[in-house]
Amino acid sequence: MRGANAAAFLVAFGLMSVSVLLPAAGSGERLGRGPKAFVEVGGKALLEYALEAFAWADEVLVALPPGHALPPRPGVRFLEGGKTRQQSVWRLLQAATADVVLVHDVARPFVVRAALERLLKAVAETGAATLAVPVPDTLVEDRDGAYGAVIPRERHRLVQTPQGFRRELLMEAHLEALREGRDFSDDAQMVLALGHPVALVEGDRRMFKLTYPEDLDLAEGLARAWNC
Ligand SMILES: Nc1ccn([C@@H]2O[C@H](COP(=O)(O)OP(=O)(O)OP(=O)(O)O)[C@@H](O)[C@H]2O)c(=O)n1
Ligand SMILES: C[C@](O)(CO)[C@H](O)COP(=O)(O)O
Repeated sequence: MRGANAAAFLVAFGLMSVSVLLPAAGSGERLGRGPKAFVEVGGKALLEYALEAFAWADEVLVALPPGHALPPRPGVRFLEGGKTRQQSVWRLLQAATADVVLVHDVARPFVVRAALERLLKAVAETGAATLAVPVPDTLVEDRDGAYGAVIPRERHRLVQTPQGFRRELLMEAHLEALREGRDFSDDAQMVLALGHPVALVEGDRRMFKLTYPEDLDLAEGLARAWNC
């Protein structure tokens, strides 16, 4: 994280301990460069960006793709991920010990400090929050390749990570999803399905998720400013 000042962070949020869960076990099919955690941007692996951004946390737990191992690192535990993102997070969550857990995609290497601070504040106040950004373009239904109904973008947001929760609340949400055999694309949905509101906190467009090959060009450009 650019300009990180771990001491200030801990003073501001020292009242709650924080476990950071990094699901990094995806295969990166859409990007087409192998497991995304090890893809390099600006000469640095995506996983490294996350480990640096969250070095202030009480503990960091990382789900790696099966068959991958990394050298030990202080304050970091590496576990084997599952078949889906939800399964990977569940494995990490069972090993977490802090009051609050932050779940963050390693596929989002640029963690903006101000957004993270906003999120932590909201989690402290409400117990469940996610970063999200407005939809910048016209949003439309795809009717088999034809322009369909326009969806009012003012009422919609693109959901980012990190997402933060009281650990016990997220445990309850994952257990309920397991009981119901449901698979969710993010953790906020699981908490909402439990009936607990999730605060939407202003994210940052630089915290985009590297998903498609062209995202690599965007990330390389941003990395030049980020890493200097
Ligand atoms: N079984 C899985 C699948 C995904 N993830 C993680 O969840 C995050 C968001 O997933 P995504 O961006 O979809 O990554 P991939 O699953 O790797 O991408 P793709 O769907 O294109 O294969 C990533 O940090 C990814 O490593 C995970 O830990 N375990
Ligand atoms: C968690 C997430 O990044 C929020 O937008 C998103 O749901 C992950 O989706 P993916 O299909 O696993 O990339």
